[in-house]
Amino acid sequence: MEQMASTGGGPFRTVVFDLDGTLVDSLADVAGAANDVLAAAGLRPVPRSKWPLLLGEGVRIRMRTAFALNAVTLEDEALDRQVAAFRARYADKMLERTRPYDGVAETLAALGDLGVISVVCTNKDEADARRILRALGLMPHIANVAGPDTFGVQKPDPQHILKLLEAAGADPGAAIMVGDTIHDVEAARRAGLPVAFASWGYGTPGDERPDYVVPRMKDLQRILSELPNRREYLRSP
Ligand SMILES: O=C(O)COP(=O)(O)O
Ligand SMILES: [Mg+2]
Repeated sequence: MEQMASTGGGPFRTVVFDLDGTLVDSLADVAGAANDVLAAAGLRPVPRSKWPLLLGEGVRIRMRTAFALNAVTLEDEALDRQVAAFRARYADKMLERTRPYDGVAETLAALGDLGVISVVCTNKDEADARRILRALGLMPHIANVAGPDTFGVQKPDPQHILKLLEAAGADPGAAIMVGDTIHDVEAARRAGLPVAFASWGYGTPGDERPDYVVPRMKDLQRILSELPNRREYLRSP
């Protein structure tokens, strides 16, 4: 066991990564597609300062928010239509400007070399997440991906993380979450996982306290090796 601390992966055997705002900088394409849908409805675009409101809670909340910022409340069927319009537009746009953050491929490769499994738990549709990970060359490092449509649950529901870990054959007791919004922190807390906050992303940890704040992706591996074993952590005050 002592040897694990010197592997560089720390006590963790699995890292559950959020996608948007954690592994990939995707906000410009997401907001661009949402703004195209607003334009088609004759509405104003979401200003750049409010773009972060569009990401982290999945496509339905994104489109409800985009229209609410124009003082338009979407009812169920209208929301369904605008969600479909977003999906169609985003299918064309999702790889225009979306890129991995600095150090992502290297960090995932280094974790893989240490025998640490990386999985992706995102509120983006699973097929879109897989397409982006493949196109950006990250998929070889990722053991599994779950969107809200994979198990019918989404963050902050802890089952999104727990079902993904189960599908990956991973022990939740040796896993850590890395994400950039309060939804990641809350989901991890409720799933009983420690959580490292990706401070380069779009969100804030809110009132939920992450166990660790990671300044840059390339610091993650060092931080994982320094974090205490999860079970010890939970016992400590
Ligand atoms: O809101 C989304 O579509 C996805 O966001 P996430 O990858 O940060 O979970
Ligand atoms: Mg995110």
